[in-house]
Amino acid sequence: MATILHRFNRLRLRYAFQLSSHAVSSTTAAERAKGDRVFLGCQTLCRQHRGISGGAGEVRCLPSAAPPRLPFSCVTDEDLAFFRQLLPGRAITDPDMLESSNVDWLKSVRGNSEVLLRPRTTEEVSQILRYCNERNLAVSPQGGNTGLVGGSVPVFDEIILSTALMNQVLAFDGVSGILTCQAGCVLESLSQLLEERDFIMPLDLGAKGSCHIGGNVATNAGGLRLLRYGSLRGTVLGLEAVLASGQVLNCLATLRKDNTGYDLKQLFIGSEGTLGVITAVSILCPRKPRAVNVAFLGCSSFQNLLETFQCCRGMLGEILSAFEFLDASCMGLLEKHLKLTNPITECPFYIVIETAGSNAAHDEEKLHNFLEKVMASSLVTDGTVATEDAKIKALWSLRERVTEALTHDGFTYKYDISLPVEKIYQLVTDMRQHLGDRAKNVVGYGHVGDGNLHLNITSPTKDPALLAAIEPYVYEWTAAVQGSVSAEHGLGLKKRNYIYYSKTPEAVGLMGNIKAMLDPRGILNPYKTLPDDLRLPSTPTRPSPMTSGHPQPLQDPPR
Ligand SMILES: O=C(O)CC[C@@H](O)C(=O)O
Ligand SMILES: [Zn+2]
Repeated sequence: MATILHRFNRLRLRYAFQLSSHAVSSTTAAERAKGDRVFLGCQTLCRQHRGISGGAGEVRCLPSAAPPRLPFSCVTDEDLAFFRQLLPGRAITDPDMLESSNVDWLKSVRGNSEVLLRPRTTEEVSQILRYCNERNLAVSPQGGNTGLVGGSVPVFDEIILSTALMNQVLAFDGVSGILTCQAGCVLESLSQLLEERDFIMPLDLGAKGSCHIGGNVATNAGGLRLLRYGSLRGTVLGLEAVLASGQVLNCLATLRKDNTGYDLKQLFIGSEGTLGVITAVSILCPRKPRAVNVAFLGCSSFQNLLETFQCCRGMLGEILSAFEFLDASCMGLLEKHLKLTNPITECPFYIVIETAGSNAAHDEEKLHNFLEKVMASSLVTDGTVATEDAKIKALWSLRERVTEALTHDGFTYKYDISLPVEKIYQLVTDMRQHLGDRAKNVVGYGHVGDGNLHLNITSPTKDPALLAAIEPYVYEWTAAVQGSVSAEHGLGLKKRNYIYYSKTPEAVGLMGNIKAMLDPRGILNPYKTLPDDLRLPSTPTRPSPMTSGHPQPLQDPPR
């Protein structure tokens, strides 16, 4: 490596990168809980109406982004008595303790739930849901509450069903690398446990310190390693879910291959808790790489960045584990709000490349050849490489903490868009031009390797006129190039009505049918994922959308 270092230096690649004291700290839930609050402002008068079955009259003030409260029952003293007897000390009604579960990580959605249930076992989840279904009580399943689309908090007074205490590892097979665990295991704890056994989790996210694996699977979280290990749709081998009726569906297979009919687990992966509550998962985990290198590089144009990506795939091939980017505006926010230091000279675009392999010398040689090539051809103008753990973390934090930096920049409009890779930055450029000086900052970053752009737009305060300029422009732009309006964050509460930009009415109608079959009273995570035109009032005999007429989109789909 010494020779390589020397040769890189000749190529103006600087290794000696002073770690900023801010650079390696990971964000804790408590840190995240600080900051400005911008709520949608929904409240119900349910408390005063205890025992009276619900209705639109219970809603005191409707949030602009949420539909009216559906006529679910309100929690009564008898209900509380049942929950307290089922979960002694784990049926929480103290408003202070409920506070953080009622608010999402971005502080943009606030529910008004009065009950937080913390089961430990699948059987307890089953009893809770059986009871809620019979009583027509709505339930908001919650993992680490790190989602970005308002999917993990109640909208009104839904009961919060937390997986926090379901945090047991059930089995790990050191030959196959298959991990089986309860849904509430924190991703970072699983990573640590696996690393001790020479394996890693197939996914990695900025929110790893707080997010739960059950929530990751329920939202089909993507993250930083998807390029290498694929999506959870491939690495999740099995799962256990509790249906709205309380029935436990055991699909907790630990087989690589199983072609016995429909792959039912796929229904729950990415369904955001609307079809069932995931209680356990089995996941195929890769071996821990023996050598990891991270390169932080600068490019003078997005075209050069794309060519660097192509070259990178060709030359690093099987050892490439991540190819991420951020633009100069993101770097500005990291420096300004988090006091992180840019380790290289200023550039319009920055790339984080990670290699993960089994032979350090071989990997370093490959990386060296690649760097020499992209430097010589001026695709890359500056860069630095880390092989040591602390430096790797510091370089990664420049990519992972952009979301955190944005929270300090004002009100943020967030878009998680899937696009053909060559178009991912065009949307940022067009949006900047389209908005002119109406926005404070328009930034782009994300997962180049997956064609996934995170377009974020900030303004000093919440600004309806700015929002009207962004939407539907952003969705129409996306649909025009056959992109997806949600690449990896899901639809949740915030994006549910934009589904038609990426799915046909027939596909959405079928989703409605599946929802009606698995959760006929609609108690599971209501107001989320499915668009409002499919969400029929909660009744014991809820008709199927297919039998009640062809579903119509809320707004004209662009294609
Ligand atoms: O905040 C965002 O827009 C993206 C968050 C996350 O998916 C990331 O890749 O950093
Ligand atoms: Zn992302």
